[in-house]
Amino acid sequence: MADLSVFFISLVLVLPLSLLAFLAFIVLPRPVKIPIKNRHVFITGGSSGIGLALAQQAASEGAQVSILARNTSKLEDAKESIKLSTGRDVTIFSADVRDYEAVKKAIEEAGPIDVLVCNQGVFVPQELETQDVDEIKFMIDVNLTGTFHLIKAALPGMKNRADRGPGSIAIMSSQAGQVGIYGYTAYSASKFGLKGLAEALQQEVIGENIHVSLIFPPDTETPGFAEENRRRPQLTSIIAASSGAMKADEVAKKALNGIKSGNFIVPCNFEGFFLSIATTGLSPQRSFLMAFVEVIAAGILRVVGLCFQWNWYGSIEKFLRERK
Ligand SMILES: NC(=O)C1=CN([C@@H]2O[C@H](COP(=O)(O)OP(=O)(O)OC[C@H]3O[C@@H](n4cnc5c(N)ncnc54)[C@H](OP(=O)(O)O)[C@@H]3O)[C@@H](O)[C@H]2O)C=CC1
Ligand SMILES: CCCCCCCCCCCCCCCC(=O)[C@@H](N)CO
Repeated sequence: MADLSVFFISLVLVLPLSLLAFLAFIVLPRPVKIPIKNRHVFITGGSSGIGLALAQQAASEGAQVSILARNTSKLEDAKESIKLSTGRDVTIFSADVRDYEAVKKAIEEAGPIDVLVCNQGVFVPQELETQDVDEIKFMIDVNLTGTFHLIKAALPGMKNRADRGPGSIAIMSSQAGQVGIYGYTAYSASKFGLKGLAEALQQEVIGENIHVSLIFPPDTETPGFAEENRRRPQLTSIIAASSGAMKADEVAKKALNGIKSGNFIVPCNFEGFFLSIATTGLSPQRSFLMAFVEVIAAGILRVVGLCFQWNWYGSIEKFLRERK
């Protein structure tokens, strides 16, 4: 009897508590806070959708905001709407992230950056077999190579940032960068690529007190999403609907909070929280409490993930059967 209760107590109390203590001891890098007030926040794709909402919110929290995109008149419109809603001036830069020299020029002109948000992105969903090679390259070039260009161009200035406070490099991925989705071969590949970039980069810049955040939104109501919907394969929409849609403002809020909290993985909604735990792999985790949740939930979330796959492959089968 005594043996049993000792066993019981150690199981429900001592084991989890020692796991917690162990995790608190070993998780690295340590938690960090990234202030944005009076700091230079540089946001690409800041003229539309999620990037515009982020620029708006960062400006209203007192950041000095710069935005970069290609289209000058959309940039001017964004500048004006941010001025109207926050009273603050943002600086605009027109460049294509695919052009390294143009990116470098804009970033040098903008001056040292404290928080770099690589948010630009393009998404043209289609089955690989029928998608043009040019469109595949377009997504890889803008989403992945463009992000390399930005970070490489910004790093020298970031290392010399004015206040030497903690800096941040935030990268906009997608839930389609955590799990492959029908119709997104190129898009998912570009977003999965960002995860490798982000994990390796964090090790390289930790010595400079720079902290990487990787943000994973679900479908989000933006001008880009409206455009995407005009040609989205039906199966892409069916599978993507496994995660609830959000508004650009909501995603921007989650993203900004994640950046300010120095979190490496930043989920945006309820489904995204579980998806992040299920796909965390060997990503760094600064919070020992989250690390604890990850360890405890890993097994059961694999089962949940397989249930989602069961559902998705069922939808594909049904769709193909009905098409015949
Ligand atoms: N909306 C959604 O459902 C989701 C979006 N995301 C990601 O969020 C990010 C923003 O998406 P969203 O707000 O919907 O997109 P939008 O299409 O609404 O806005 C995209 C922004 O990126 C800029 N941009 C596009 N191409 C380039 C380029 N080559 N060089 C410089 N700037 C460029 C655009 O300006 P311009 O065209 O003038 O260059 C615009 O400012 C993307 O990375 C996307 O993959 C992730 C999950 C879901
Ligand atoms: C184990 C727990 C699993 C939890 C649920 C998993 C749900 C996955 C849904 C993925 C949706 C992908 C949307 C991509 C949106 C996007 O990036 C495009 N709109 C282009 O911008």
